[in-house]
Amino acid sequence: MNAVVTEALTRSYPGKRSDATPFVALDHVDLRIDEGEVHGLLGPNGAGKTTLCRILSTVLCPTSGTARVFGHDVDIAPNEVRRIVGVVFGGERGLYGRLTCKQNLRFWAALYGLHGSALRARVDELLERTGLANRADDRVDTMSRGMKQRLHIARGMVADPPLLIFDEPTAGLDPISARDFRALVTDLRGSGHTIILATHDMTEAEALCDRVTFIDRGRVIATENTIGIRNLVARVDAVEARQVPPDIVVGLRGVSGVRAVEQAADDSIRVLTDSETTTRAVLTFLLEAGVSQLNTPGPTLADVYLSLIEDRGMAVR
Ligand SMILES: Nc1ncnc2c1ncn2[C@@H]1O[C@H](COP(=O)(O)OP(=O)(O)OP(=O)(O)O)[C@@H](O)[C@H]1O
Repeated sequence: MNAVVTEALTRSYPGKRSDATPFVALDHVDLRIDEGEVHGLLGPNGAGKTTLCRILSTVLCPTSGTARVFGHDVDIAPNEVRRIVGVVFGGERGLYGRLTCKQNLRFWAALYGLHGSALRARVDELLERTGLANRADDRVDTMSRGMKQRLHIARGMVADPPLLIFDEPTAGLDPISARDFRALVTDLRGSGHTIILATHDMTEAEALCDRVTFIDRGRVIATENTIGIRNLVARVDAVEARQVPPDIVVGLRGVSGVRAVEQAADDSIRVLTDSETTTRAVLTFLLEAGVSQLNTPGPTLADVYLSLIEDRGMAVR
């Protein structure tokens, strides 16, 4: 079964002046997300990811087109959709700073109709699952951003909805919390949940997602699994090298077909090329310059994303 189906889904925002043309944030988006899938939404700032997440969680209405969640139309049956969608937008909004973690969760659990021992058990389970058990009695306004983000995640899971939507869930999380989040997603996937993950983080998308939809200025530019995306943009390739003298790095930038040369702090470099032919030219260039620590890891999702967006003249952060 499809967890999410959108057809020609379009959302415009009013222009700034009364006579201004409306701004189209989502433009005829067709999307299918299978039940049990972890589906990534990738795109630069302003691509429309949040707008899509908001429509799927009934916070925003479509301007035209349709969106259905497990068969329920977000416009026609928003209450049914709300019962089966948990959403984590993050940030400071929606948490009660003067209440403790546990009190916040109890409040939301009560809103979802839980009470008594079932409510207490659910709240304790969520505190445990999101790594907040030892902060249960701390006031939220004394907690770090990362801890608040964990609470947002717990909140989204209160009703154990079959579809969870995470919008930039690891923004502001330290690496350990981000790792914990990934473990949580894997765990949720294992228990049959469908997950939508809007993110800028390629590594996260690559590590977690079964499929990824690339969005560019409100339009879907590709939906593929990781392997499919790599095949789609076969001209993207990469060479990694260590201990490359600075003048050789400069020379590399002049090799025809080199898209970019990225330098890492650990004296390694990553050369993005436009084809296997260029990759061979780069390898020859480096070997002739005496560089022997070489690796051809193949393109990552990040490389593919950069290439797709660059082709459309977009700036990428
Ligand atoms: N309430 C609004 N009124 C007018 N324009 C809006 C509104 N909300 C979003 N937009 C515009 O719609 C476009 C899509 O925004 P959206 O937040 O969906 O993108 P995004 O992909 O989530 O970006 P980011 O990664 O920066 O959050 C942007 O150009 C944004 O400025």
